[in-house]
Amino acid sequence: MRQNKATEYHLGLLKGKLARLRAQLLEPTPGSSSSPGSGFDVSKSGDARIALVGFPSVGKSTFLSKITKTKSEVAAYAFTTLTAIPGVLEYGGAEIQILDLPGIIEGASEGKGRGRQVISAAKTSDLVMMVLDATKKAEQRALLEAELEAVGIRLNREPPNIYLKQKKAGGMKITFQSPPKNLDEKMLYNILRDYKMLNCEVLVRDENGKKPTTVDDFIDVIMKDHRKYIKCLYVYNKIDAISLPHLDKLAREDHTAVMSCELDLGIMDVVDQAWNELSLQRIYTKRKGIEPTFNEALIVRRNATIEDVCDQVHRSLKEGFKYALVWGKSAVHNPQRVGLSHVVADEDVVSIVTK
Ligand SMILES: Nc1nc2c(ncn2[C@@H]2O[C@H](COP(=O)(O)OP(=O)(O)OP(=O)(O)O)[C@@H](O)[C@H]2O)c(=O)[nH]1
Ligand SMILES: [K+]
Ligand SMILES: [Mg+2]
Repeated sequence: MRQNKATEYHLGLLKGKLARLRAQLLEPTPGSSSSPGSGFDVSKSGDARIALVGFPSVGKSTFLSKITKTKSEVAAYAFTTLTAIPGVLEYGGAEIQILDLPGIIEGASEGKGRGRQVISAAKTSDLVMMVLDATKKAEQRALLEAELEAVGIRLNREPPNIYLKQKKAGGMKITFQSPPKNLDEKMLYNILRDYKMLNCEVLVRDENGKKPTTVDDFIDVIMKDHRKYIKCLYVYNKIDAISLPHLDKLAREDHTAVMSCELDLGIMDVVDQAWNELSLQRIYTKRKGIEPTFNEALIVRRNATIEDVCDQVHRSLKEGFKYALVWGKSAVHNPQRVGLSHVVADEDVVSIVTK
């Protein structure tokens, strides 16, 4: 902890209060109709939802129109898109809903433009695709991140490694698995008291090798009902208008893809990368003696097993299970005969053999 402990305590408490007030502002009490914080009325469909978030005129609608059959209006002026426009991306038998959204500007989280609605829609997505204009300054990305951060969205991050449980009695019990760098018991005590969480158990888990836990992390844990951990792919569009060294630099950033909708460059790479970030896999099932159909896939999570595949096909398929034949990346030889615990890979072909 830094030298001036009093300042740290004060700041910690202040941040805690601020987080609480902000959440109250953003989420009006139930019953109050048509809150400005609610998203656009588009129901979820398909295997996953990707939200296109970005400043005006970066090319969100152009991208949607390229990768889906939906046409969303494209124009050179800002705020061409005024509401959420859903499209469906067909990806090797998977169906991904793509939500084209109005552009947002600085101050969106405080309600500028349709900022709040856009951010609420982003919160409902499995992946935020942050579309950026490669010709614009680097700050644009941090500005947008700050807007999302302000309403509780955490991009490409895991929930902090802190256990917090409220109790009926017994006071506060705060434990650190290893000596903390940025926190101490008194600071957490003050924040918890401010939240009127007088009886609770806190365990700040080992920090070894990880970024040390901060007071912001702790507040995120207290406010966990208002936090959303979402993956984000940063997509720089309009690379037709920048220099090659600049392109080189952008393309090497983490969770980043580059494209030019205008010249039709890199579009499929962006789609592939988005699919990877979603951590889903497409499994094609095959009946004996019949070729598999590749226009329909079973969608399972990463590290899914044959057992998960069976459950997706039919509840009771497992009961009669004898073995499965697997062709593809997870198979040592094609086909490989496997049991229920075999871990499948994206685009595997699976044939279930029952008794
Ligand atoms: N140079 C260049 N221009 C592009 C590219 N993609 C889109 N544009 C242009 O950028 C402008 C804005 O495109 P839109 O798709 O309307 O952008 P948007 O992000 O949906 O804009 P809003 O809905 O207003 O937020 C249009 O004039 C497009 O033709 C690209 O790859 N390169
Ligand atoms: K536009
Ligand atoms: Mg648009």
